[in-house]
Amino acid sequence: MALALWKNLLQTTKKRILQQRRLSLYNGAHGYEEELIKKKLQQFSGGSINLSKEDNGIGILTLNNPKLMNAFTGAMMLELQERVTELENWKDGKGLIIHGAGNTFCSGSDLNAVKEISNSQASDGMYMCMFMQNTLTRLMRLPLISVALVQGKAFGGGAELTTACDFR
Ligand SMILES: CC[C@H](C(=O)O)C(=O)SCCNC(=O)CCNC(=O)[C@H](O)C(C)(C)COP(=O)(O)OP(=O)(O)OC[C@H]1O[C@@H](n2cnc3c(N)ncnc32)[C@H](O)[C@@H]1OP(=O)(O)O
Repeated sequence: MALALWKNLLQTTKKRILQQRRLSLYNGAHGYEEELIKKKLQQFSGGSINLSKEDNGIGILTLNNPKLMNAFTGAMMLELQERVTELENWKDGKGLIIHGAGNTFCSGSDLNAVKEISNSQASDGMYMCMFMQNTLTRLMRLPLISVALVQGKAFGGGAELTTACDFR
């Protein structure tokens, strides 16, 4: 009986910790509303973030937008958040390797998207950075040993991504 109660408490606590991790660090701060910025980011398509979870517990995350040196489009920022959620729920995960498609790592945010977002409303550029910062903080807190495999260039948000990893 006591063991069952203890297990139940442990599971509830784990669930709560995961739920808290997923909450944005910034919601409500400086007018930041995650759902609104997500809608804006959806408008900037292209590229993808692919995750392969191997049987040995190693995840391989690929930044895939080689035409733009793997720059992060809005769609990729949203996908990165989804992949981080997937990794938070991966019970058998031990490690994570992040690399870029082709012969480079990542040239940061897609400057076309940055320009358009910043032109639409001054604060939107800041909200986009807050959105990415939140995802990178969650990535940094994953209970996995993470390695950024930096081949070629890592600029702006790409360099920030490497600093969210344990090793680079
Ligand atoms: C909101 C800020 C955010 C942050 O800090 O969190 C950012 O990340 S802002 C973005 C910061 N990154 C940059 O400023 C890097 C811009 N790119 C470059 O300086 C160069 O492209 C470089 C050094 C990465 C590579 O130079 P290289 O001569 O080897 O290649 P190309 O310049 O010919 O690039 C090939 C192709 O990719 C396009 N490209 C590269 N980076 C980006 C980018 N960040 N956004 C959009 N497009 C990018 C480049 O325009 C070329 O396209 P093409 O159609 O072939 O001309």
